[in-house]
Amino acid sequence: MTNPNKIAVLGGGSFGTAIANMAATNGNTVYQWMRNEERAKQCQALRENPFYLPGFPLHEMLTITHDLQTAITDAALVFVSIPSQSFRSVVKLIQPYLSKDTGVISTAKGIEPENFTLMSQVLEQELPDHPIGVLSGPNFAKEIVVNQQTGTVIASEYDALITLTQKALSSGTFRVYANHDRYGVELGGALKNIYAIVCGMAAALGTGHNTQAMLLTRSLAEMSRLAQVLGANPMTFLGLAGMGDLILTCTSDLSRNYRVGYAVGSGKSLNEAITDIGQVAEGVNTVKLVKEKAESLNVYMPLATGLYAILFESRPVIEVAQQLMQGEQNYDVEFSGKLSNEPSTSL
Ligand SMILES: NC(=O)C1=CN([C@@H]2O[C@H](COP(=O)(O)OP(=O)(O)OC[C@H]3O[C@@H](n4cnc5c(N)ncnc54)[C@H](OP(=O)(O)O)[C@@H]3O)[C@@H](O)[C@H]2O)C=CC1
Ligand SMILES: O=C(CO)COP(=O)(O)O
Repeated sequence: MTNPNKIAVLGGGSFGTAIANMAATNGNTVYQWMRNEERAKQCQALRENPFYLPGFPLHEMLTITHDLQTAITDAALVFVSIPSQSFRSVVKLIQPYLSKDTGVISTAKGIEPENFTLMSQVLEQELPDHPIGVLSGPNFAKEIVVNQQTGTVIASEYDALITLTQKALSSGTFRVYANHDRYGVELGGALKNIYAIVCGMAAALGTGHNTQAMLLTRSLAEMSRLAQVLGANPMTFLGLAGMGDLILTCTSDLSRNYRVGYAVGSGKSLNEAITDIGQVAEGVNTVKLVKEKAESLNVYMPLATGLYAILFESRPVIEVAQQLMQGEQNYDVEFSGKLSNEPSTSL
């Protein structure tokens, strides 16, 4: 049996800390697990995470620990806030400690290279007997912890898990919407990182509002086109986890992906940009996988393909931008007339 008020959060980064603190503020008994014992002890003693969210006090109902068993035993919900590169390895560790009906939720916005696997699919593979879900939306950790009004989405096939998550996290400043299209919600969160890099790059080049609006709109078209071919509901992309998160990360330098794009657009190498940011920017790996996927499925994704050429084939940004603008004329709104995955060279 699980304790309905016990929640575990895996990951000592900015989003894990924000989620853990929110759940604790809501009166739950929360354990946040960090891999680094010394850091866990420091955060627990300081009541602060100085490594990722300095200056922000943590709630007394939150315990930070390096002991995975203590964190997970009897928890009703486990949030996995580990970047996608390490996600599976951590999920493999928790299996022995989970109770039969513990729900497990991914907050990671990335894709595993083998078989284009999303993180909730990793949960499905590693924890086939557990209810699983995805939390995704326009959610900067730094704004959550200072109680900016925020909306998110819990996506799952399991209504009980949706209700439990809403109860655990909802507050006067955090609204949790439900969605049953888990794949679409998760794909939106992963794909928008590509376009945040593109928009950061465009900003570094001094583009105006016209360009930004065009980029955002065409990004949404491109994301929805791939989603539809992969079997997600393209309408999901009109929600918080699609359009909402796209707007957020494509317009703000709080986004690490946007900052990577800005740095590359300003003349830094990709490696320099990643090192300077010092935290995970999932879009750099995602664009490789999406470019391959788009080619193999013959889905037209000029922005993702153009970004790949800049980041990994040393194509000059200006040259790629000009090529995108000079292609054949294309249709505006998709899903309502001429459609989608016909090859073209324009935006
Ligand atoms: N930050 C945000 O605003 C949001 C982030 N997300 C998503 O959440 C996920 C996590 O992001 P975020 O918290 O921001 O990332 P951060 O870079 O802030 O932190 C990542 C955390 O994961 C830990 N970690 C990495 N590898 C391992 C491992 N093998 N075992 C155990 N712990 C590990 C790191 O530990 P260590 O400190 O020891 O290196 C670090 O504490 C990402 O997929 C991101 O896209 C989603 C919504 C918002
Ligand atoms: O996904 C995010 C906010 O919703 C965070 O974006 P970055 O990973 O680009 O910082």
